[in-house]
Amino acid sequence: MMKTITTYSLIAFILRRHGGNKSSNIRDKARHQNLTNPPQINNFSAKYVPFGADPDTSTESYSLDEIVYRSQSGGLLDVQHDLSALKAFPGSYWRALFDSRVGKRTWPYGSGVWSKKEWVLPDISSDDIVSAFEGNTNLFWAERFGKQFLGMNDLWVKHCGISHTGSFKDLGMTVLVSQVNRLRKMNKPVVGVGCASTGDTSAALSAYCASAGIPSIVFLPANKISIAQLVQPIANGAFVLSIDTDFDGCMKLIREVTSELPIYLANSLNSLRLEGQKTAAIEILQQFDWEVPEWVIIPGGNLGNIYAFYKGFHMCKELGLVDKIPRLVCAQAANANPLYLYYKSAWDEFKAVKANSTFASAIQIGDPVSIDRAVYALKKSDGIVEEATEEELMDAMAMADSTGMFICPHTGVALTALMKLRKSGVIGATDRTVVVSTAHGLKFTQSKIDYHSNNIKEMACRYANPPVSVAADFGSVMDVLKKYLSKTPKY
Ligand SMILES: Cc1ncc(COP(=O)(O)O)c(C=O)c1O
Ligand SMILES: N[C@@H](CCOP(=O)(O)O)C(=O)O
Repeated sequence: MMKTITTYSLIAFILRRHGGNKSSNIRDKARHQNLTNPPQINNFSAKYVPFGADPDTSTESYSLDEIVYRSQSGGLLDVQHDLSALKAFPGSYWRALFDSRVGKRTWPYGSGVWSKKEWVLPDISSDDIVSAFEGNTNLFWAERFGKQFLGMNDLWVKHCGISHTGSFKDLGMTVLVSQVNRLRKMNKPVVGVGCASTGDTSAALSAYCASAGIPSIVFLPANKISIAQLVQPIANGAFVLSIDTDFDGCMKLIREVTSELPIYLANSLNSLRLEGQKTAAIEILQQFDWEVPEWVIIPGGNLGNIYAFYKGFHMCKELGLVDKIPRLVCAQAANANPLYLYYKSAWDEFKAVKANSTFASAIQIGDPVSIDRAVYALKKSDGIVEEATEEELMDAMAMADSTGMFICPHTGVALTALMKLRKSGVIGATDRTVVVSTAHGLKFTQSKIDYHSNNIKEMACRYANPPVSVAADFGSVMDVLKKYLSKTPKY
């Protein structure tokens, strides 16, 4: 103990001599703070275990510093936290700690993800963290949409897409790239980080890697993602392969490649990602002052996120921050609906499908890697799976936009699920409901242009609002305006 204190004092002294106490940036400040005033030593830890393994009988586990994505039997892995160490502190302690970090610029806690560091990667040094202060996204009261289209008064949209790279993937990627940063400092064989992507994972991976100076490699299905999403990894300096296949084909290839080359796999098959994504669920509870909503609706593709949300809610219950969890709804595009079909078969037999083209292009996935995680999350949360046709999801997106949002088609899928469940009475008028918006609408402007130009085959585009062309003279402009105003409701 004496020796430790002496070492800390010596380092603090050296830092002071070299101007360390005049910390020039927030990372230095955090380092200085830790040296002069070391954080309370605790036993928090986490490791990989086989997903769904019985903790009483299974002994298989791996350090998070190992490069491993699958269990011995080829199944999924899960990050397991030492809950007994976390339980040494009551729920009120965790609530107060997390609340105290919101809205600050303290490294790394200014991030919505790292403000929950003890529950995410407890062992990582703050120095190794690669963060854009992601998270802490807006929980938007959808007052007008709820009232006008659903007769609801307690509807909320969690805007996870209003984020550094425009989607919820930032939440997971800060964790994965931080761990890669640590592994590289430990001289582990990681030459670069790679993913298959429908656009958002690659955007997040390339941005976080670029910020840490780590090479990123992305496999994209040729001509199946939006231009905005394609340009993101290109601009961030990733090595981009445009491959003549679909997402499932790219996923198969990246799995093969990462088992041959020292390229670290960044898709959500890697359970580290979900540790970051789960913080969005914790954040929702925090934003409601630790009151639990009745329903949370999430669009699903590769199906990591539905499990991440379940895990975040479950940890809050397990550790005494709340006393129940919400019911989860996973929403899929009807053109890429393997989970929906499985659910409708009463979980009889899972069959991968060939995913057809959908405006919700980021969830055009037929063989989701996290199918087992999703089923677990849905069973444990008394969950439901719904689907949306192309016309339903595009109408829902246009309806939401007409009330002041600017959502992506995937959020349109989730809103369609909500409309169906409201109509059937499963979700009540006063049920507090959160729809998770997963990406920024600006990534998907082409689909909005097509819709508002009435330019989609076999779609009525009922809420299209095309611009009116008018001659550049006062009379013509007045005529058009008078016609418009005569149809506008008067208050
Ligand atoms: C915008 C968007 N929404 C939803 C999803 C679905 O998330 P998950 O693959 O975790 O089910 C994805 C990616 O798959 C996405 O990019
Ligand atoms: N929508 C995703 C598809 C891959 O999902 P992941 O969570 O497994 O990386 C994307 O944007 O690429």
